[in-house]
Amino acid sequence: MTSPGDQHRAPAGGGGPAGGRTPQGRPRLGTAGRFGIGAAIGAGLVARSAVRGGADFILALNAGRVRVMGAPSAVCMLPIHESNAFVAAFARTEILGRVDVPVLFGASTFDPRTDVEALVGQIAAWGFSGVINFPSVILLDPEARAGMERLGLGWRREVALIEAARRAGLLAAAYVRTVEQGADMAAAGSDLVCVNFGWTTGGVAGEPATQDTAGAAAEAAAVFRTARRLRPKILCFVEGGPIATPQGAAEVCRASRADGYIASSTVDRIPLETAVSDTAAAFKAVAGLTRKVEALENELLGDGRRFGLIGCSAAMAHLVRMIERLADSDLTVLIRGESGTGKELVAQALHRASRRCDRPLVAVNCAAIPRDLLESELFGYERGAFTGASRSRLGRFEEANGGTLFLDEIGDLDLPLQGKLLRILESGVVERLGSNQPHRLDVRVLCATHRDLRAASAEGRFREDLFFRLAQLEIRVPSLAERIEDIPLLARQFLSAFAARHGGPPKVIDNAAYQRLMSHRWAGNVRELRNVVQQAAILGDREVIGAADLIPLLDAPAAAAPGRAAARPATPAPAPSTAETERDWIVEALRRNRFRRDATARDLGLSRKTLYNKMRHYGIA
Ligand SMILES: Nc1ncnc2c1ncn2[C@@H]1O[C@H](COP(=O)(O)OP(=O)(O)OP(=O)(O)O)[C@@H](O)[C@H]1O
Repeated sequence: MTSPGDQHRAPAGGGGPAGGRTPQGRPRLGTAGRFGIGAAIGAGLVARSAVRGGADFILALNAGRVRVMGAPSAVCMLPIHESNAFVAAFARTEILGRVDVPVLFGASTFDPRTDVEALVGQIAAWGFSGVINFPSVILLDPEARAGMERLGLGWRREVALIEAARRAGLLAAAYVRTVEQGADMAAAGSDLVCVNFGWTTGGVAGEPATQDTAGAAAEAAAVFRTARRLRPKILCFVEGGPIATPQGAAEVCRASRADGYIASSTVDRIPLETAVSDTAAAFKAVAGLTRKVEALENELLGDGRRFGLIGCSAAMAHLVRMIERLADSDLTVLIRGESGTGKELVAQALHRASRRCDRPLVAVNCAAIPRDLLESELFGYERGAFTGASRSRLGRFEEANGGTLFLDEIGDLDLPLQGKLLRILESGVVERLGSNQPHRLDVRVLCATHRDLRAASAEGRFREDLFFRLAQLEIRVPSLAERIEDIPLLARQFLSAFAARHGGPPKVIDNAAYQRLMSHRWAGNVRELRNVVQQAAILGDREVIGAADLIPLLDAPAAAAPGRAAARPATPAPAPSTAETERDWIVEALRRNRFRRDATARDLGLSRKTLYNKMRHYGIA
């Protein structure tokens, strides 16, 4: 009897022997005296992972392949005549040369056309380190097995495979189940016998348990005793059946005095089943969590979100309730609040929530239009009404017919215009300048101011009768200082909107920075907050905005909006009082906005059309 390793040539190529080589240069299946692990698998990824985990050798088996294809190991018995081609197809490309341990080819002898000697020669030529008899007749049910044996395609062919492997200088490993089979394979010169208890139990696709670990160990121990008597250096391994965990393997190996364990379903199917499904479930949970966070955030963003009004504070909730209540009335609403609190947004919300929502909303900034032009802007004019009126023109009131007119900064209207506005509001009729033709209009008027109109009327700067006419309904927009709990939400919204415009993920704000934001005075209210946050997003190098990024911005007297030549001033730039200075006023604004007409019109609170008319009027190219 020959001992493993003697008189064998080294296989051509193949995996290097992590377990070392015999003095003759033949790879070993692990190191003597050390518990060995083989991995019976069917895919490159599993092979490499098993080796990383310490597997001493790889068995490339068709059962491993069908498992990673989603079938139970038993399916490997079905397309049996193609088994060797099937194994070669994946094992040569995915495993050989990619792992540094011996790779044994799971060779089938079932096909009557297979010449066992030639098959072994082919396996050696491909570069495998050895062979194992797989699939084996020992895994067939007795009836099928008897049929195979009757035709001479059974156990004897597998023994011949092991003998041929030995002759070819390959490592030989043999699956056995009984003492007789163990003796046969030891006598054939196998380097390793592995008692295969049948398809592994456990897991989703596992077989039902028919044997316990104690029974399996006793069975294996008997096989090993005989095999070792015949071939003292033979390695004795166990596999399958009730061994579904490392603990199970330890129990069977200890009790049977096995040298090692061959892991098959236990190293791919069972861990993959749980790892993949647990991981997918974890991702699913994250998605669910994200949806929950979004839902929570939506809830937190508040009911006003549909109007673009962010905030979950009680003050904001009250504001939104007021908007909903007052939206459908045709009464005039006076929107009060400090500069930058969102009065214009409230006006837009009142319009959008009203029955006029599909009609025009026309906004006029009374402070941004020169006084002598405001009248014609509001009420329109007929051709020849004044020098330069070469055509008649609709006023903003008429443009808003059927819809809403929003008069922003109404507190800046001069007294003569206040009188005219009052008359129009009372009568519902507009006459263009230079005409006495009345136009009856259906316009809902909203107005806003940061000034105290009551005090102004007490001092005679604002007509009291107009004040009462405008303030039929009143909404006060809270300052940011009154709702500091909305600051984090607003800041996050501004960062998201900024990221959506400029690309990339939104930056985040750390806790210290939030504290800094929440302790600031915010004289410019939400507008100032938006500008500070956007500047921090632009200027900071990191993805996280910290307190240090905010200090220079919060200490600066005014934070200009990035991307715009200038933030909308808290108090609009004073309008010129005479036609001589208006030209300069427009030229100056054009310069400030780098001659971009749209930006200039916005800056001055004029419509594009009005700005163009004025430019033409003053001969500004
Ligand atoms: N609750 C809010 N949610 C989201 N953005 C807001 C909110 N309030 C204000 N803003 C934003 O702040 C900026 C200033 O708002 P807005 O122009 O409506 O203020 P305002 O009170 O009309 O100011 P001013 O008195 O100076 O005309 C705008 O960019 C607006 O979109």
